[in-house]
Amino acid sequence: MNALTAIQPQLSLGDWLADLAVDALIDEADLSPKPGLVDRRGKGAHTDLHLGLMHASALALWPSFKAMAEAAQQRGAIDQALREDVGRIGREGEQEMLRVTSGVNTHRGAIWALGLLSAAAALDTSTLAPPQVALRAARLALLNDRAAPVTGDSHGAQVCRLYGVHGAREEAQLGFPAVIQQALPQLARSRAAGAGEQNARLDALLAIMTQLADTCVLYRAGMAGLTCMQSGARAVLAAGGCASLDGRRLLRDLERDMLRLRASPGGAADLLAATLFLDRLQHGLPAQLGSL
Ligand SMILES: CC(C)(COP(=O)(O)OP(=O)(O)OC[C@H]1O[C@@H](n2cnc3c(N)ncnc32)[C@H](O[C@H]2O[C@H](COP(=O)(O)OP(=O)(O)OP(=O)(O)O)[C@@H](O)[C@H]2O)[C@@H]1O)[C@@H](O)C(=O)NCCC(=O)NCCS
Ligand SMILES: Nc1ncnc2[nH]cnc12
Repeated sequence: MNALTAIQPQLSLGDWLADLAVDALIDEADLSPKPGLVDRRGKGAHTDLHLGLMHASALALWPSFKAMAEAAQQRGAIDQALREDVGRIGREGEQEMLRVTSGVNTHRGAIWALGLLSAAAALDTSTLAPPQVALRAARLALLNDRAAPVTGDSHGAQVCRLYGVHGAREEAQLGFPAVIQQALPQLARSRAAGAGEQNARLDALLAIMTQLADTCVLYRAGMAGLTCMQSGARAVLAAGGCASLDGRRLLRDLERDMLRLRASPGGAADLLAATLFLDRLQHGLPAQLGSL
C-alpha cells in the first residue's frame, strides 16, 4: 500500500460498473435539447415524467446494476444460470424503479440494455472494447429466461406484432447495432469535427434515431411518427449536425413535429445511455481497481 491507495476508498468491479451505468443514465437525462424527451428544459412529450424523476430512478437502479455485474463475476460464463440471475435482478430493479417513481415507467428499456452490458463487461475485463462487450451481452440476451413471465402484451410486443419490427429484445440479441454501428461512430466523428461534447452526444442520439424502430414512438404515434423521427434525424445530421446553425434549425423542426405527434423516442434515449456507458468503459479499469 502507498500513500495514494491508503486514502482511496475501496472500489469493486461491481461498484465501478454500477457507477458507469448510473452516470450514463444521468448524462442522458440531462443532455439538452433532446426532441420529445425529458431534458433540462422540461418534460418533452410526456405528462408523467420530469428530470427529477429520471434522476431518482437512475440512482435507485445502482444496486441492480452492481448485482448484475457481481452475478456475472461470480458465474464467470455466459450460461443459463447467469441469464436467469440477470433476469431476476432486472425484474427486481423494475419493481424498485416503479416504487421510486410511484408507478411511472422511466427506465424499463435501460435496465435491460445496461443490465446486460454491465454483466457482459464484468465477465471479461481484459476485453472492454464496445463490439466485444456488446457481443457478450447479445449471447446472454439470446438465452431463454425460463422464469420470465410470458405475457406478450407489453407496448413493445404489441407494436412489434402490428408493424413487423424488431424491438428492445432483438436490439440486444443482435449486439446493439444502433449503438455499435450508428451512435459510437457518430460520437467519434462529431468529436473529431470539434462539435463539443454536448453536440456530439446529441448527434449520437440522432444517429440512433435515423434507424431505430423505437417501439415507444410506434406505440404513441404509429408508423407516421416513426418515419417523422427517422427522416427528421437524418435531415439534422445531413445539414451538419447539432453544432451547425442549419442543423440546429432542423432539430427545432424535429422537436416541434415530435411534440405535435406526442412521440417520445424513449428507446433511442436508452441506447444513448448504452452508448455513453460503452464509450467510458473502453478507456479501461480505473487504477483503484488494479488488475482483476
Ligand atoms: C425485453 C424487454 C426489454 C421488454 O421488451 P418489450 O419490447 O416486450 O417491452 P416494453 O415494455 O415495450 O419495453 C421495452 C422498452 O425498451 C425501450 N425501447 C423501445 N424500443 C426500443 C428499441 N427498438 N431498441 C431498444 N430499446 C427500445 C423503451 O424504453 C424506454 O421507454 C420507456 C418510456 O416509454 P413511455 O413512452 O413512457 O412508454 P410507456 O410508459 O410504456 O407508456 P405510455 O407513456 O406511452 O403510455 C422507458 O422505460 C425507457 O426505458 C421500451 O419501453 C425487458 O424489459 C423484459 O424482458 N422485461 C421483463 C422483465 C424482465 O425479465 N427484466 C429483466 C431484464 S434484465
Ligand atoms: N430522457 C428521457 N425522456 C423520456 N423517456 C426516457 N426514457 C429514457 N430516457 C428518457
